[in-house]
Amino acid sequence: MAVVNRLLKPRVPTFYSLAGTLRILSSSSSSSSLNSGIDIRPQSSINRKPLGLDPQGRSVQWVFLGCPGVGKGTYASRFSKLLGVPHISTGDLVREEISSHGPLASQLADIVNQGKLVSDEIIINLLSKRLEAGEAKGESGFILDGFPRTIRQAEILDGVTDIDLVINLKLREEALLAKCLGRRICSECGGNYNVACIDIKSEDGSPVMYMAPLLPPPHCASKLITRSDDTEEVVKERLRVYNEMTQPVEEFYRSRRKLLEFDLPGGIPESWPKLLQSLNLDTHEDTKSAAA
Ligand SMILES: Nc1ncnc2c1ncn2[C@@H]1O[C@H](COP(=O)(O)OP(=O)(O)O)[C@@H](O)[C@H]1O
Repeated sequence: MAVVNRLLKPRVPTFYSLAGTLRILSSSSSSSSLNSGIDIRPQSSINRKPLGLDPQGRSVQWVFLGCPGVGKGTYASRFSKLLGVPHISTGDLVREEISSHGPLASQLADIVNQGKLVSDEIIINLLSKRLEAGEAKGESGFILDGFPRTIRQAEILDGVTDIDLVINLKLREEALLAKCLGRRICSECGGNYNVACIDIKSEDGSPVMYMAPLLPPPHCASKLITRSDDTEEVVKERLRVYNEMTQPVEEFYRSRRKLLEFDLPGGIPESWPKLLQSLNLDTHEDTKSAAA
């Protein structure tokens, strides 16, 4: 219980919005409100307000949900740069723990390589340590990627803070497996790439979805590695575990009117502007430099 308690810091005041652009309404009356009940209406002063902070100067606390391979890390990292809050991926925390060869390393490697979830206690312990280290450096706010992944994790998070927004990224199932299998990481700089070319056609041959590969620059090309859990068998198990353990978390946030469902229309060039648009962030001047 002690490890869980580390995350149980005093509850911060109720949710706050992104620079006044987001309002989470309990009713669903506006023409621009999404089915999720999240009302994201244009604000006349959107271009002048600093992103990532609400009018009281508090930093945003967002969560990214979505199946393995959907691109949570890519979009979470872009929003992290845009909003000036840290991108915290619990998958990265687990991988760092494994490569540190600490006492939990071999146990964690076994779990990850089977496509199973690490226990709630271990993951909360890793996340607490990361949040504490960030706090010590003066970080505030966060974009969580890969957490919460179980109802229990969602309840614990809900008990300690109010999440502003949960973005649920969705992609056609046939693209998810291909994207996981195509994922490559540069062993030197840590850059993320994808060699898969997703080109889904309808029965009459017309294009349904196209996602170009994200190829590495020449200096990374010879140093690419693949995640040990990105094999076909393990990805299929991760997708099964997602449906069983994490899909209920979508409902947890939907019922609290915090869930924004976003169907990715294609690769980053098509999806990023549309995602910004659905958050009414597309007119903000900072978004022009965030697509790096
Ligand atoms: N919140 C979490 N709860 C339990 N296990 C987690 C959590 N986050 C990450 N993990 C472990 O780390 C692995 C890799 O996570 P991640 O990089 O987020 O993968 P994915 O591409 O499947 O979303 C997961 O399969 C799981 O074993």
